[in-house]
Amino acid sequence: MSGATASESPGRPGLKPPPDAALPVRHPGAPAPGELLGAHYDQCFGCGEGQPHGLHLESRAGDGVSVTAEFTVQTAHQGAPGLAHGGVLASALDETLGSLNWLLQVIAVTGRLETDFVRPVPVGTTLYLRAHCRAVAGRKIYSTAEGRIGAPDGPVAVRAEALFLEVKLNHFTDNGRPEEIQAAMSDPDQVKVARAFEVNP
Ligand SMILES: CCCCCCCC/C=C\CCCCCCCC(=O)SCCNC(=O)CCNC(=O)[C@H](O)C(C)(C)COP(=O)(O)OP(=O)(O)OC[C@H]1O[C@@H](n2cnc3c(N)ncnc32)[C@H](O)[C@@H]1OP(=O)(O)O
Repeated sequence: MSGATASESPGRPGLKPPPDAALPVRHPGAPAPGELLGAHYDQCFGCGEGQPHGLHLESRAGDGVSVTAEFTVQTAHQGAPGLAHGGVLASALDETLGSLNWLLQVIAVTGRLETDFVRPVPVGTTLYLRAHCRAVAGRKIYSTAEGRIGAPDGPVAVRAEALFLEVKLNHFTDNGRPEEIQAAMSDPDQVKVARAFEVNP
């Protein structure tokens, strides 16, 4: 097949920081290394406690702009019999990468996520994830992650490169379904979180 489209140009399009990109700066108010970050939203599929079949991923701050996280594959996460679904694994990487933005104290969403599936991941496996931010260029945040089987130094099962885009709070309030937005707004903790992240009002 020939005829790559503009979005398929070679060299990991959109995932390479431009030459003028800066190293990421950990925000002085970021949680200390070793601290759990906590769920940003109770109903989040990645980290929320209120999602019975969610990933219940708990991210912990690392040094610099890095995090670690653990995720145990449940029966609800299968694709092939006894194996994790690739989309679920991509979600675990996405959530881990997204939690880096807490350390930058920037509200950001995933624009691009490129995932390598290196090894099959059986149900019952605990995946040890780690992610770090590589560079920041304006609103663009370049990050990378990997997940290892069974232990922090276990075999690599998945890897990802991602581009996050900084957004304003109205990205959520303008686009989210009103029921959930109103419910989130009425939770004092959520408002606190939202305000804490509104760094450029
Ligand atoms: C009040 C209630 C309280 C709520 C609580 C608030 C606090 C919550 C805190 C934190 C929540 C975090 C949740 C984490 C969950 C895990 C992460 C996810 O799964 S996020 C969901 C999946 N992602 C999306 O749904 C994005 C959907 N996409 C969009 O909305 C837009 O496309 C967006 C924002 C990503 C970009 O749109 P543009 O209009 O802002 O920007 P443009 O002009 O298109 O792009 C800017 C630059 O970025 C490049 N760019 C954009 N998309 C790209 C792509 N896919 N690949 C490569 N480059 C891309 C462009 O080429 C451009 O580059 P050049 O400045 O010209 O150099």
